[in-house]
Amino acid sequence: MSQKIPVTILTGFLGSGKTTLLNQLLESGLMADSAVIVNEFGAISIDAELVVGVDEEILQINNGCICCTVRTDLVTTITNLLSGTKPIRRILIETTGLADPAPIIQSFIVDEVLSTKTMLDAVVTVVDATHIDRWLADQSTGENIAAEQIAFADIVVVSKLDLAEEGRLAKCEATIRAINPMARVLAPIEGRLNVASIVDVKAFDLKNCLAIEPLLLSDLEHEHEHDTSVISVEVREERSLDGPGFFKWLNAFVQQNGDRLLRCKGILSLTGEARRWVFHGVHMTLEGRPGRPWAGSEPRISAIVFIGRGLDAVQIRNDIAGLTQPDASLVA
Ligand SMILES: Nc1nc2c(ncn2[C@@H]2O[C@H](COP(=O)(O)OP(=O)(O)OP(=O)(O)O)[C@@H](O)[C@H]2O)c(=O)[nH]1
Repeated sequence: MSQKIPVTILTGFLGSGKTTLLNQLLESGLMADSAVIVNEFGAISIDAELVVGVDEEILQINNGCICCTVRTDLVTTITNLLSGTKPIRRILIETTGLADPAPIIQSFIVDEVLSTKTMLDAVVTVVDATHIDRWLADQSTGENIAAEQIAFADIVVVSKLDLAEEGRLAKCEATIRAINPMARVLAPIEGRLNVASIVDVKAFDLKNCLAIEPLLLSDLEHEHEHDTSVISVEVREERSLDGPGFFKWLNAFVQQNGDRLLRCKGILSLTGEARRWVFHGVHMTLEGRPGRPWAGSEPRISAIVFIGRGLDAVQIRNDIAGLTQPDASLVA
């Protein structure tokens, strides 16, 4: 029988640093002949755009979580990959920040094709040292997704320690251990992880999963209940934005909505700017930086996503439309 293909599930709450870690993996060269599947909650893809340019195939599953609404898309995507002619040595799946790992793990155990041809290597959960306490304290739904992501982890990577106070790692580790005493806890040094410690590690253990979720294999109807109050507002703008005006608006918006705004991110076309601008926000933290230059033939379209509760999509879109400059896309 041919060898089973190892699969890494990369999960972690919104904005915790999954794509950042994926980029480190891709840059390391360890991922040669791997297939990477990126799942996004919203209809427009931003993560896939921010994955470093590499030879590995990046497949996208958008507009829902692979743990529920687009779960069959995951099985179909992998089945197609496995029946293709291109040899694949490894599969890595980056979930959305709202994904429950349990139904995804279940697919690999119970689906006939996946269980025959692949084996879970590790569930790797990224934990944001600066926001994890706040997320774990969220009781707005019966199921705390950040806790589930830690509970099912074989490996936990603690991110953003550079932004946290001294001693934060020890506190995070205690929090993680209280939820999952078995997981290996890793911390990047100066923002970089020894990525060899998270792939081809054979860390997945079904026994641990069954201890957390005894119905994992038998309850095929196990439907993960998504927090339907969390919505995604996508903005796609073909006219370039006035940079200072947009960032002033964004700062004010984040200050006013930081509690219910879980995540925002975007790739922007700014007037008079030859480079794409990328910004990230998690609650009230915001970070922006120039990205690669717009390619000559590339349409200069801004793509922005806001994820949160009680967001007013019409107001957000109107506000942003008011910050565009009609002829700006001609100015580079
Ligand atoms: N300072 C600091 N910033 C980090 C670290 N890891 C990630 N970030 C930043 O956090 C923001 C979100 O990182 P991503 O890697 O996009 O997070 P993600 O988990 O893929 O986000 P979603 O898929 O949208 O849930 C970006 O601005 C990153 O640069 C870290 O260790 N330190």
